[in-house]
Parts: sequence; structure tokens; C-alpha cells
Amino acid sequence: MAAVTDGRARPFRSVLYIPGSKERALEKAKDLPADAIIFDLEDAVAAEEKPAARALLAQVLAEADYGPRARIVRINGLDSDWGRDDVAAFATAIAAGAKVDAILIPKVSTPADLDAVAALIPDVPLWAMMETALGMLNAASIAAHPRLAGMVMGTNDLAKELGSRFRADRLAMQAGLGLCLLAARAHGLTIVDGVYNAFKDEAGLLAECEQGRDMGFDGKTLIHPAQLDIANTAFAPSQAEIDLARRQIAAFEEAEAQGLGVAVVDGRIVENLHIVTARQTLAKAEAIAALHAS
Ligand SMILES: CC(C)(COP(=O)(O)OP(=O)(O)OC[C@H]1O[C@@H](n2cnc3c(N)ncnc32)[C@H](O)[C@@H]1OP(=O)(O)O)[C@@H](O)C(=O)NCCC(=O)NCCSC(=O)C[C@H](O)C(=O)O
Ligand SMILES: [Mg+2]
Repeated sequence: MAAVTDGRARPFRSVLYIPGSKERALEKAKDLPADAIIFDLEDAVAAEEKPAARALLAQVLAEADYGPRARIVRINGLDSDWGRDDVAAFATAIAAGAKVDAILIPKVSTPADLDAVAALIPDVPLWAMMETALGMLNAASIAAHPRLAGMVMGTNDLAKELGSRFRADRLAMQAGLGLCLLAARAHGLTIVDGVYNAFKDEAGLLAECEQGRDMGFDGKTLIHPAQLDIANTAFAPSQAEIDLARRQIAAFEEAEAQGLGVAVVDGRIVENLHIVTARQTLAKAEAIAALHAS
């Protein structure tokens, strides 16, 4: 399986959180259509369950087959009672062969937060939860960290820090979402949007997926299996987008053959840069098809 560090070539449309303490959910996830799974030891696991969840998860990731789904483990922060034991357990488990594609660090506020985990666990790519006000302001230097491969927006914690209220348009989130997106793209990282808490509200989820997709996010983090299909569809190129990409490439190649630098498709100009986007659309569609075939 390709590594999580593949960046934009690998689909991350749907990234499902699973509490590391829930055996039934860990089992069920093997057959769910998620592009990636975040095996959570942090906020989804109660304090008294954390040691047992850590041991269960290390065992599951050593033995279970999650197919092509990217496997990301969210540890507790190093400033908590459990973070150092989480890192030690997964350093040992990975050295012994457990399949972990990335370690996700909560509440990353500075690059030093990444240094601290990087020093304790070699080789495995790191991902950062972007969910503190300081983290938003330091997004560029965090994204530049050499071990970082991905960012996950933590919009619940961010709303808590900002004191902002939920709004369907996510007005209060826009500055943070934009800063992190800019930072991730400047450094070639994968970046996925935050969760939609009302997991039975399909229309609300779809609207938020479409907003995140239109901003440029690779996908959305999810909390319930019922959210998977909506995110998978929203973040995949539609058939109309695939057809347009093909027509743009064909029209541009024809224009180039005639010595021209610009083509026109559906009344809009098509230049070199649009062809880069068109090829990315086709590559994404192919990567999704390959994922479904595996
Ligand atoms: C939200 C839930 C507590 C709902 O649980 P439940 O009432 O059990 O749901 P259902 O009965 O509808 O479940 C149906 C079946 O689906 C399985 N299931 C449920 N959730 C998951 C899941 N996340 N992954 C895999 N499978 C799941 C159930 O086991 C049922 O299976 P079956 O028995 O076969 O019918 C629950 O969904 C849940 O705990 N979700 C995860 C919550 C979570 O991870 N929260 C932390 C991440 S969010 C966060 O921290 C964001 C960030 O940090 C920020 O700051 O924003
Ligand atoms: Mg959080």
C-alpha cells in the first residue's frame, strides 16, 4: 500500500474517527468505505479506559487487515497523563510490525510540539491536529516541519478556544481554515476538514462537505459510518468534471498543435495552468477507482 506521505495523489475523501476503546467499531471499520481511519486514543476515549484502549489498539493494528484504508493513530498530548505511554506503545508496536501510516498529534500549537513527538518515535510520518488559536497563527511554521505529512482541522476545539457559536456558514472558522489550507498547500501536505457533529443531519453534512471541498480540502473527518457516502461523493470529481477535464486536455492539445497557447471550451479559456488542474482531476478519479478495485 502506498504511504500516507503520497500527498494529493492518495484519496482522503472520508477520514473516520473510531474510538480506540470500541471493539465493535474497530471490527466494523474493516468493511466500511472510508479512505482513512483515525484510531482515536484522545477525546473519544474516557480517562479510565485509556490504558486498555491503547493496548487493544496496538494489538488490533498488529493483527487486523484494514485493506487500503490509511491507518492513523491519534495519541494523547505529551502534556497529558497518557501521551508518553501512547507514543512508547506505538513505537514498540510499529517496530514489531504493526501497520500504522501516521501518528496524529492533538492540539499542535508550535513546531516544537512536533519535535517532541518526533524525537520519541522514528520514521513514521506525523500528522497535526490544527485546533488551537496559536496553532492557526503558527500554521506556516508547523506545515514546514520535515516530519509532517498531513493536517486535520479540529473545529470543535477551535470553536471552544475562540468562543464562537455554530453557524451553518462557519463564519468564525474561515480565518483558521484558510490559514491552515494555505500552509498545507505551500508545503505539499494533505489536509482534511473538521467533523460535522450532527451525524443524523445529512443535508447539513453535505453543505459542509461542499464548502470544504470548494475551499480546497482533500476530504472531511467523520464520526459515524452514516456520513461516509456523502463525503466520498462530495470530495470525488463528478462525471461532469471528469468529462470537462478530458475535453479541456483534448482542446488544449489541439490548440498547441496549431501553435496556439489558449483553447476555448464551453465559452471559457483554457491555458496551461488549467491543464494542470484537469490532469489532477483525472489522477484523483483514477486513484479513487484504484482504491475501489483493491
Ligand atoms: C456518535 C456515536 C457515539 C454514535 O454511536 P452509536 O449510538 O453506537 O451509533 P449507532 O448505533 O448509529 O451505530 C451504528 C453502527 O455503527 C457502528 N459505529 C458507530 N460509530 C462508528 C465509528 N465512528 N466507526 C465505526 N463504526 C461505528 C456501531 O458500532 C454500530 O455497529 P453495529 O453494532 O454493527 O450496528 C459514535 O458514532 C461514535 O463514538 N463516534 C466517534 C466519536 C469520536 O470519535 N469522537 C472523537 C472525534 S471528533 C474530535 O475529536 C474532533 C476534533 O478533535 C475537534 O476538536 O473538532
Ligand atoms: Mg479536538
